[in-house]
Amino acid sequence: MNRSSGDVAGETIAADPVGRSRELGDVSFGAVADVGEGAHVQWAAPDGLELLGRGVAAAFTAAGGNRIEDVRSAAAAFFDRLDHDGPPESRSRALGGLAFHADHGPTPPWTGFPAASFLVPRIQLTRTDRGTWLTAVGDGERAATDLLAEWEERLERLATMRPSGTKPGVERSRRPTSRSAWRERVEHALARIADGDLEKVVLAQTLAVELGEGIDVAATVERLRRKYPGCYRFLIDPDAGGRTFFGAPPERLVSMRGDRIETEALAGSVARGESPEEDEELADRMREDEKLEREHEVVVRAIQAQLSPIAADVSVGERTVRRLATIQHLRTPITARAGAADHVLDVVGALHPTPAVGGLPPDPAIETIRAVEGFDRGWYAAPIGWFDAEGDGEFAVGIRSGVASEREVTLFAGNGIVADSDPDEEWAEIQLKFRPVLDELER
Ligand SMILES: C=C(O[C@H]1C=CC=C(C(=O)O)[C@@H]1O)C(=O)O
Repeated sequence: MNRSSGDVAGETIAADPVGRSRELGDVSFGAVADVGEGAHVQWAAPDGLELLGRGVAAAFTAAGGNRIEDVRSAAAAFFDRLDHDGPPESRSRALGGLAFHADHGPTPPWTGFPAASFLVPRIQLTRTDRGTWLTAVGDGERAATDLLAEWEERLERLATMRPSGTKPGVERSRRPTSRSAWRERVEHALARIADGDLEKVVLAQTLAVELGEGIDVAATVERLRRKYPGCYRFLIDPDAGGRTFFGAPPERLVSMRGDRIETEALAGSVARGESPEEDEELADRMREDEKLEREHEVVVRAIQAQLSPIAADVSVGERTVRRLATIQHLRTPITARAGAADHVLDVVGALHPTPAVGGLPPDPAIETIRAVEGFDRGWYAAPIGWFDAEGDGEFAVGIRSGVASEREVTLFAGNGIVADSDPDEEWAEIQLKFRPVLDELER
């Protein structure tokens, strides 16, 4: 643990953390994002829970093989001391995520994003289907109620709607992976698969774009909500104005409420058609394609195996087609009851990385990614989400995402490679996976 609650100068509450909350009328999360100070985090699930945090009441940061346990114990020490009033919906959560690799170092473009980093915000807005709450965490009762009162007043003056902004435009884009380099990487993976070392590996690419104007990431995420209402949305700006990681992932890593665990296999893709008929035709082709079937089944099998030591009654649901604005995927829901797992981070640790973003067997897959990919994945394809004092929480997989500075965004997208994968088809599919974020940047 290289930093725990209490040592982010002037920002964390070490002594007597107190959380006080109020139910609110309608409030624009975007307007709050504009006026707040300090770190800025947003997280939203397609089933309706929306969280926005400003400032830091406590930060938990860790690196290395024990990063998940270290974060969990530092957070438990903070939550044990936190005195909170109000309904359960308004409770403080720790929001953040992990890097794809446990030994990740936060070098550009990942400045501010260590191997594991979560924060409990000073100011948290929570919207559920039962209402909206404002929660303020201060050092002692007085500080918490003062902060709450100050924010109630600020919110009264804010607009309840905020324009979702204009696209910044793309001046130039740089594709560090050439088509021939991609072909070589896929062929390297295919050779390992043919040798029998490897069954599947997910190889990714980056796309670096220079913007015509400074990016408003909160507005970009809001536009993604409209186009991808069935997806998660997140924004993580740990240093207030430094780098911001954001995206609209379709993939749930895990949701844990009480002892119910829900996860899914999402792997295997085809394009959208020009018409409902063509959509159906493509979806049918995907359902019947042996290579895609294999690519998907590997993920289902691995998730079952990854869950079995920590969960009970693992149950695999029916496979369906998940249709998004720009792409379609095979999806299989998987549920379980908590066995040995008593915290969502236990499940995150057991599942990450699933072969939807890593590969199988895990070790040769990760080794292949490190050997051939040629860039640092940072927080791309890693768990992004929240947990609470009880160990409940939800995590998405940080795909369909990018990391932004003022005038530049680095986008990430990957594809599963199995025997018979064709480098050109995989290249084309990766371009589809850049689209959600790229479409919100290009004019
Ligand atoms: C790794 C990504 O997508 C995963 C999720 C759905 C379908 C996938 C595929 O068809 O390869 C990938 O496993 C990405 O979007 O960067």
